[in-house]
Amino acid sequence: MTVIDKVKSAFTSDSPETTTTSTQSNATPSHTEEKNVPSHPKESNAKSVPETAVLSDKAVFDQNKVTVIFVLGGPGAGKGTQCEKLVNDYKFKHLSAGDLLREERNRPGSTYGELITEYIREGKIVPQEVTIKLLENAMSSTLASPPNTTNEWLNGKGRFLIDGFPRKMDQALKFDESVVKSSFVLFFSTNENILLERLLERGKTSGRDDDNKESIVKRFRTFVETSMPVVDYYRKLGKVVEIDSSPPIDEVYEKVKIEIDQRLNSSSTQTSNTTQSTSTTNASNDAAPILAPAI
Ligand SMILES: Nc1ncnc2c1ncn2[C@@H]1O[C@H](COP(=O)(O)OP(=O)(O)OP(=O)(O)O)[C@@H](O)[C@H]1O
Ligand SMILES: O=c1ccn([C@@H]2O[C@H](COP(=O)(O)O)[C@@H](O)[C@H]2O)c(=O)[nH]1
Repeated sequence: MTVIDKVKSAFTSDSPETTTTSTQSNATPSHTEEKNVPSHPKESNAKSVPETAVLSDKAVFDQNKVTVIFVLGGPGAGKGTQCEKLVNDYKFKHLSAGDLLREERNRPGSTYGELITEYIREGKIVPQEVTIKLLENAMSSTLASPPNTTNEWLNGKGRFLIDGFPRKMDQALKFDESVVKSSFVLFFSTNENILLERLLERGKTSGRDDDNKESIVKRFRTFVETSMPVVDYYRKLGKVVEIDSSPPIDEVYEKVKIEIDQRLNSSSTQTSNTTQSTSTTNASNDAAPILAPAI
């Protein structure tokens, strides 16, 4: 069976071939309508991204150098909005899982285009192999060409905001195992009325085919049933920083900055404009802990 056949069968078969990885724990295994990713996409198109959906058994990045903060919250909670602000002030690289999936979907020749389109329209979670590989690839290329020359990006170091991921328990466990362990989770909470209003407003100009009422309702359901268990999992580990994102954008951001400053080594005012030469003298930062013991 060719890979194309496998992708097609992923949409049509009653009992699609199941991809197995070393970590397949899943808090919501009841989604029988979800389809599986073909196990060896590299067979047909070695140049596609993800080049292969086979994930590593051990962490690809060094946790002492690469900081990952997951940014979670319901659809429209303001994750992307707050991440953009943090990028400016703290020199993060912002990676939105949804954006990476949409890019991959639009890439000519993508093995996964059709599959991603279907999952996004239905508000379902794309199989983890695809999303994690996209994130890993994006992190690798960012580290290879750092976005700036500040201290945070010297000598193989980097700091990432991973927005809208993990959305499902299998993703959370597999990312920690095969990419890098996350530092903590910024969780933006608000109520569904606010979310709906924001998304419908955004839908007037976003061009997103899931910013319509039918898809929004499905996305809410997926969030409650599949993504909240991830938040609860990290909460039990003491890794969740919850922020009410109902107030105006700048008010939310003030709270975000307080929380981030408490957890990172340096505040927003200290991070900018550190050039390569000055930060080389600050080499001890390499070994500095990322998190304050507060969480
Ligand atoms: N605190 C806020 N108050 C009012 N509007 C907001 C606030 N935060 C974000 N918005 C607006 O709500 C919409 C959704 O915000 P944003 O795109 O940041 O959400 P998101 O959580 O990234 O959504 P998704 O998960 O669907 O990508 C945007 O139009 C944004 O301008
Ligand atoms: O880890 C992920 C993240 C996202 N998706 C799919 O993409 C859409 C849109 O995500 P946004 O964060 O709102 O941009 C989401 O509804 C899922 O269908 C995913 O599958 N896995």
